[in-house]
Amino acid sequence: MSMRTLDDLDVKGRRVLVRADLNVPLDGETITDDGRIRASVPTIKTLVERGAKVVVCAHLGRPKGKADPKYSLRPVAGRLGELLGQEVAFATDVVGDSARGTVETLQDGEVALLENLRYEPGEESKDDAERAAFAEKLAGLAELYVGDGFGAVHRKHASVYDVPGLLPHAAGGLVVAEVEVLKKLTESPERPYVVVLGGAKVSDKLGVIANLLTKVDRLLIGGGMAYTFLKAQGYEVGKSLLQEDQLDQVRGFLNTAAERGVDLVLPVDVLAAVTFGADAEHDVVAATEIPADREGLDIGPRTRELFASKLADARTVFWNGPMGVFEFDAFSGGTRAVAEALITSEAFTVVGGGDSAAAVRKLELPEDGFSHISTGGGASLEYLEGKALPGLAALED
Ligand SMILES: Nc1ncnc2c1ncn2[C@@H]1O[C@H](COP(=O)(O)OP(=O)(O)O)[C@@H](O)[C@H]1O
Ligand SMILES: O=C(OP(=O)(O)O)[C@H](O)COP(=O)(O)O
Repeated sequence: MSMRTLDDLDVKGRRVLVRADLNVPLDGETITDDGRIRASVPTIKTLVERGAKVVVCAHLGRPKGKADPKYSLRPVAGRLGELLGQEVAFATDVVGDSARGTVETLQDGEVALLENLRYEPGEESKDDAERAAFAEKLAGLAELYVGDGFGAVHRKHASVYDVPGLLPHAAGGLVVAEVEVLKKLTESPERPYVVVLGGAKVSDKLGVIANLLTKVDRLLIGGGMAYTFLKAQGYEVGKSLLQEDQLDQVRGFLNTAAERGVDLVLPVDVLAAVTFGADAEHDVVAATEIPADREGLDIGPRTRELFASKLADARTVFWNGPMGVFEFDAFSGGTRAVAEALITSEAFTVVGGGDSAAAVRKLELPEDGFSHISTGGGASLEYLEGKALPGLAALED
């Protein structure tokens, strides 16, 4: 696969649409981790230095095709400006009057950010024609396209998949760097090869497991992902996160793992809380005995030891998804334990995902303790499956 890079585009004096992944965690309007914004800066800076008029577009959260101030990118424009050391003009819509006006007034070397792409129903539409119509409008704002939102390259969305078909395009430096590292995991990874999965995007990420079971030696499942597995084994999980409609699929994974000799490791104990909250009363309970009125918000101490022992002799590790609700200190211990096991391991270790990377920083763990911290969770997982990702395929020559 070959992708053109920034060096192949003559950007001086031209409007360049950059698709970035600026999907950062927010507490109100406060950005609690700016890692993805920082990761987007080098490409934008390069374009600025080369005299482009830079139009950045991105999504935030999942507003589902409607404008919702809770998901506005305005705070991100401010932070991006601070990191770039220059003003970032903010368009209050995506392809409307504000976007067109903002883009028209851009001078060479200036930067604008459009409002959340997912305010527009066309962005994520499954209807090709609806997506294409929105893509036309977005492409109309620029002359060139740079795909640099690695965390979103697994999404067949207008800004990721359709727009590069309409404009001369190239991959940004972040996408090039991410792919280079992940390639190492797909081309004969050293064994034992262990994947650790957690987090809350259960439905999305269950899909990758069938394929991963053909590639890995061990699969450790924690976080919000674990409860659908425990339930599939016949245990009650109380009020824990559960993907009821995928229980049959998960039973299939348990069988396949057993047939193929993949060590599929589930929590043996969890922190079961009375409510979802930072100060929630909670106890350590066996994973097979979660009370009906409780929800599992972290893996327990015996599970932390078990997971660490399964990671100790690994030679390659990929980890996506926090082991618990790490945003609350009381439920961050499982995530810390897995992170520390990776840091002490001699394996080639990759952590992927917006929240997983944010957790590493929130817990003040050394980022250089990992071989690579990827900005994409779902994107990395789907890359590891060996699938052609829409946002990468669209950038190929
Ligand atoms: N047991 C759990 N119950 C509910 N949410 C959980 C649980 N464990 C982890 N999470 C949540 O998962 C979220 C991150 O999930 P996800 O988006 O899948 O990860 P990433 O962004 O790293 O790919 C975090 O906000 C965390 O609080
Ligand atoms: O946060 C993201 O993915 P991740 O949580 O898998 O790292 C990306 O911004 C993609 O967002 P989406 O999963 O809402 O499409």
